[in-house]
Amino acid sequence: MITAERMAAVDENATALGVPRKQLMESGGNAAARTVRDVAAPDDSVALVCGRGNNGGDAFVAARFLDDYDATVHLLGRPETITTDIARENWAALERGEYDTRVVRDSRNLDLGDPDVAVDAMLGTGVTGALREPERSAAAAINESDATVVAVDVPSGVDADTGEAAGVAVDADHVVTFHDAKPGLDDWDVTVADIGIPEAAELFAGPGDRRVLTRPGDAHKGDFGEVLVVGGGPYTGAPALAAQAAMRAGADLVRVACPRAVAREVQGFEAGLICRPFDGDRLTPEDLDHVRALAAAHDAVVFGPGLGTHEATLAAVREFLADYDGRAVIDADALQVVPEVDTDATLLCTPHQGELRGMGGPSADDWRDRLDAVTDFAADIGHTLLVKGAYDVISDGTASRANRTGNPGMTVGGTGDVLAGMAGALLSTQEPADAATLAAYANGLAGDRIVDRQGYGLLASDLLPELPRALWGGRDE
Ligand SMILES: NC(=O)C1=CN([C@@H]2O[C@H](COP(=O)(O)OP(=O)(O)OC[C@H]3O[C@@H](n4cnc5c(N)ncnc54)[C@H](O)[C@@H]3O)[C@@H](O)[C@H]2O)[C@@H](O)CC1
Ligand SMILES: [K+]
Repeated sequence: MITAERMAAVDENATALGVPRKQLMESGGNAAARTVRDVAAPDDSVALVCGRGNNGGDAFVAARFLDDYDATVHLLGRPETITTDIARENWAALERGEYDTRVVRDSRNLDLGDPDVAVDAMLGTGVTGALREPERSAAAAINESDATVVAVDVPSGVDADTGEAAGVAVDADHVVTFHDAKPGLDDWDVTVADIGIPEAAELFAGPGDRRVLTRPGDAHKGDFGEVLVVGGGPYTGAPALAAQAAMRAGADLVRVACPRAVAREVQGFEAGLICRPFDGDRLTPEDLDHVRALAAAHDAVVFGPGLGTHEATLAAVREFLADYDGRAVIDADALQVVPEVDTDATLLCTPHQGELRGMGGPSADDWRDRLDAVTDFAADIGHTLLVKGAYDVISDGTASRANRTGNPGMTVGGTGDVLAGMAGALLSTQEPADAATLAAYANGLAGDRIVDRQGYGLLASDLLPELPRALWGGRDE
């Protein structure tokens, strides 16, 4: 089962893998034609009723695979208004090939004839709201005809995620939907057609996974959250890196709760960082009132960078989590307390494999074997896991993804703090698994770009200025 939003992400990931959408449209059109063949007799007439988006484009392709039928392609609207290049190219191929094409400029001119089979390729996953003209009249004409109706991807007018129609919708006899079942199409006679999307487009994080984010140009204050980093003690750089990464990842506000002595150093890294220090030189249960009050005022907490493993510190983490019910990224030394704590918090844990074993989690040498094992362990502990490795494995306990950006140069200290901070910023507005996937992807991509440019020898702080482009993509992508 796949939602329209996720389908768009997978499609973009497929393009990044070298399987562009035009190729998928060719497969989709071919699959639609095969469904028509299943229901049509040899001399049947076929009316392909096409919208101006890619759903229509699928039927332009299908027409080429239905040469031996009496097939007519009706385009609803002027060819110049076709919305995508690939649909326009496929329309142009029909015209050059002298197929039987009709342009319907006005719904009053719509004449489907009396087809044996009608192909509904007006709207697919791109539908918004009730059908407008001429699609509305065309849907009514299709529904009133005696034709057997084959809908391409989604019956026009129906929302593929909810099954709801805002008004008139095509009443299809068969639906040929692409790649995977759609949640809203349960009540229809659906064939799922494999259109050659590589498994890797679903499994591996890719540029399509950025679609959950609002692009900075459209963003408003408050679209991103406020993040609290709790860290520092024996280590001072870690909370500073995590906090700066959260800022680069677009958090509206980042504050650092750390020992007073650490605060001075944190601000030395970046004057814009706001510290809310506590007394002493490490986190202890005595600081919890301070930390709890702060945490309650933030959308996500990043717990762990540089905290150390002192018994009192781990006791504080344990006590904090026991009555925290917000969102938190748990990294580094704080990870080991997670399995023993009963908490209502939504946690995103970011262990490397050694830390995963320390949590009582599985060990598997091959990342493929890790996919299911990590899912089972995430389900066990009831939290989302981002297990770092050459291939990162991400799971919320229901399914797993992998990320293969990143390189051996990133084993240098601090890159995990950058990842945790970015994950915290994303967790403040996104689902935990989406936040984890995107953080892993962007962190690795940032590192890959640095190494491509300058070779190995990167510092964790080098990643910071690369994060925005890795997260949102650049104009050149
Ligand atoms: N995502 C993928 O990987 C693939 C998608 N394909 C096809 O692409 C389709 C999605 O294409 P698009 O995103 O171009 O969207 P659609 O073709 O579903 O619809 C987009 C067009 O419909 C118009 N529109 C939206 N709501 C309307 C309404 N209520 N009344 C009248 N017009 C309306 C829009 O202005 C736009 O012109 C899928 O359903 C599928 O058929 C295939 O080509 C194969 C691969
Ligand atoms: K359709």
